[in-house]
Amino acid sequence: MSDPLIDVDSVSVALGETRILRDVSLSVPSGSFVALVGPNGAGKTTLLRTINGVLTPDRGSVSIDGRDIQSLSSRAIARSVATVAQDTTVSFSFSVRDVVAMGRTPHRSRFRRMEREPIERALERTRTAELADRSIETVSGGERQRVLLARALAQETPALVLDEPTASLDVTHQVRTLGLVRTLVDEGKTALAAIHDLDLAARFCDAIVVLADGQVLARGSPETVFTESVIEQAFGGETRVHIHENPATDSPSITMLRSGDP
Ligand SMILES: Nc1ncnc2c1ncn2[C@@H]1O[C@H](COP(=O)(O)OP(=O)(O)OP(=O)(O)O)[C@@H](O)[C@H]1O
Repeated sequence: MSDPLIDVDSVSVALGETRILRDVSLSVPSGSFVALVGPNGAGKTTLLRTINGVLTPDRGSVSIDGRDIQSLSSRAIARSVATVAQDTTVSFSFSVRDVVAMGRTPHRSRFRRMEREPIERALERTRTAELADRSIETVSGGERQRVLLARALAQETPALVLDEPTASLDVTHQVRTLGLVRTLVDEGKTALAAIHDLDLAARFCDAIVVLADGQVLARGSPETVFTESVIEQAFGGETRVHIHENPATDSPSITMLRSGDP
C-alpha cells in the first residue's frame, strides 16, 4: 500500500471538560478514499477538524504528507487539505463564482493574478456552473453543498476532507457527488469523508474507519468492517443490518433495519 497522505497517530482531543477523542489512530493512503462512519456524537467532526488543524490535539499528532501539521502555517495546511464542513450555512452575499474563487486564497499572492481556470473547472465538475452568477444566499441547501465542494476543488489540494458531503443532497446528487470524489481519487487525490449512509460508503470507498464513543472500533476494507457485529456494536442494540453481496458493484450492500422491521 502507498504511504499515508494523512496520518493520525494516537490522537486525544478534549473540548472543555469533555474528552471527545481517545487514542485515535488512522491513516489514509495516498490515492485512496476512506469513509469515517459512526453514530451521532461519535467524534467524526471533531476528528476531521483536528486533521485540518482547526483543533489541536492534547495528545498525539496529525501529519500530512509526512509533515506534522503543528509545524505548518494555516496557509501551508490549506495548500494540502481542502475541507467541506458539515455546516454549510453562509452569512455573506457573494456570487457562487466568488465563493468558489475563495478556494484560490492559499495560492494567491500580490504578484500573481488570480487563475480563473481552476475556478471554472471546479464549477463544471460539480455541475454548479449554471449557478455561477447567482448569489450564494439564493441557492438551495443541496446546491450550496455542491458549491462548497467546488470551492474545495478550486483549492487544488492533494487531500480532501469532507464532513457529510451528501447530507443535504437528493439520492441522485448523493451518488453523483460520491462518484465525483471517487473519480477525483482515481485521478490522484486522497479523500477522507464522514458518511452516514453505510451502503454508499461501501460502494465508493476503499476503506472504512468506524468511530464510536471517540475511539476507533474497526478499520479495513468494507468487506471486513461491515459485519453485523461491528455495526450493531457501533450503532447500538436497536440497529440490525442485512448485508449481502452486490455483484453489480462488487461491494457489500447494506440495508439498515429498524426495530420492528421483519
Ligand atoms: N465545543 C464543545 N464542547 C463540548 N462538547 C462538544 C463540543 N463540540 C462537540 N462536542 C461533543 O463532542 C461529541 C462529538 O461531536 P462530533 O460533532 O465530533 O460528533 P459526530 O460524530 O460528528 O456527530 P454527528 O454524526 O452528529 O455529526 C458530541 O457529544 C458533542 O456534543
